[in-house]
Amino acid sequence: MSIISRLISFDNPAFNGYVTYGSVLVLKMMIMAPLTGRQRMKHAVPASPEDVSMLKGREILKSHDDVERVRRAHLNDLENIPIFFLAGFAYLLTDPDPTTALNLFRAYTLARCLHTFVYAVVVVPQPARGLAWGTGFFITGYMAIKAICHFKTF
Ligand SMILES: N[C@@H](CCC(=O)N[C@@H](CS)C(=O)NCC(=O)O)C(=O)O
Repeated sequence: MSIISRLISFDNPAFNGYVTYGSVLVLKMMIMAPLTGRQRMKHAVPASPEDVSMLKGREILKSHDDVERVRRAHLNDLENIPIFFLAGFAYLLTDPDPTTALNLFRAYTLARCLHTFVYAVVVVPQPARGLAWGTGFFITGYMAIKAICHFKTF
């Protein structure tokens, strides 16, 4: 069996963790769309003019902080989670210790869920959001550096 087939295999707990926590992160990001829609309906903030007809009889607002918050949290997911997928996959190919890899995927997923929670669900004062974001940032950076040090092909 080649090293690649051993690493990209359901017998490898690190690969299983990558797929499991990656799927949790996909669902977490998907939730941002209905969360935005909920805030738009609540505060009568249509995304586009054709949506005004769904808010009949209500005072239409151009924007509201609750809508913008969820949008910023969603954008922050988009700035961070796709690069986690890239760095996480490259890291998996370095044949990491499975327990370390699993714990990094767990910590990353928890950190991104907390980031959304303290940013867009319950507004928690800083440094809550910064810490949640920083945890994810350092994990992604660590995995990318591990991959660079392992493959070193420039
Ligand atoms: N695009 C981000 C880059 C820096 C960043 O991601 N900071 C974290 C920790 S303070 C954050 O949650 N930023 C809020 C945001 O992206 O809306 C920003 O403008 O703030």
